[in-house]
Amino acid sequence: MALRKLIAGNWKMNGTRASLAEVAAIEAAATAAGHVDVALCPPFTLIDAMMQAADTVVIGGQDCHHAVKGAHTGCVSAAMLADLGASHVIVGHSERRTDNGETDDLVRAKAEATIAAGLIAIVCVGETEAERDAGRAGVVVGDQLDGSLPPAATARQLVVAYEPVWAIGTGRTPSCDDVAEMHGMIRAKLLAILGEEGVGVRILYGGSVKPDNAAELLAIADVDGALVGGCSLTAAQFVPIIEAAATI
Ligand SMILES: O=C(CO)COP(=O)(O)O
Repeated sequence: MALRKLIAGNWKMNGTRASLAEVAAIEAAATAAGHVDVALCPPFTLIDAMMQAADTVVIGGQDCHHAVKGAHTGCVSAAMLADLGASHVIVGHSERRTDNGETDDLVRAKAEATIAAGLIAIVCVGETEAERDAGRAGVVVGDQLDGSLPPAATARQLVVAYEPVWAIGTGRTPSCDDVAEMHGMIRAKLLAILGEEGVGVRILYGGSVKPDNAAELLAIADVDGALVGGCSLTAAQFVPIIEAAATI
């Protein structure tokens, strides 16, 4: 089933108020694209201002705490992001799994907190280079999905992002055959975990998505969009990726 594509930008720890100048052109491209959903996930510091600058483009956070509120210095809850008007939260990005030791159990708790706040959880999974070289990519990603996905989620509440760790920020991507095989496995896993709801969950590919490879990647079966890091920081690079999605 062809699902509506979602092109999401993850700004990571990049951007100051001056960067909001990029939003107008991204907004225009998102409006022109029509049947493509576009999201931007800036640092927490920019969410409120970006909400004011965007309309068609929806805004997300890059993480949340699993509690609604409380004594957790430095943390932000999904309810707080909802209060700003955000619609998505990225959870379980490999940089957080590595930098902050986030486990599948914690990622699932964050995804559940996101959904409880009325937002859409973008749950990230992906293997390391050593795991792929050892022929374990499918097992690793399957285990991450088993551990990280909230089993009661509906298709509207959940997005999965497959981001091979070795492809993030490196300029390297898996072959189209490898992406197709992994996304097919993820779809089967979604059906096993969520039942019929798994049919409608969008599966994004992330890792060195660029203007010159976006069309090829987005045309692969079960690639329902992209999670874009570096190339989402400027309209010059993000807009062609939105346009590529619109041609499919
Ligand atoms: O980690 C990513 C998005 O979440 C991908 O980053 P790059 O597009 O910079 O490789």
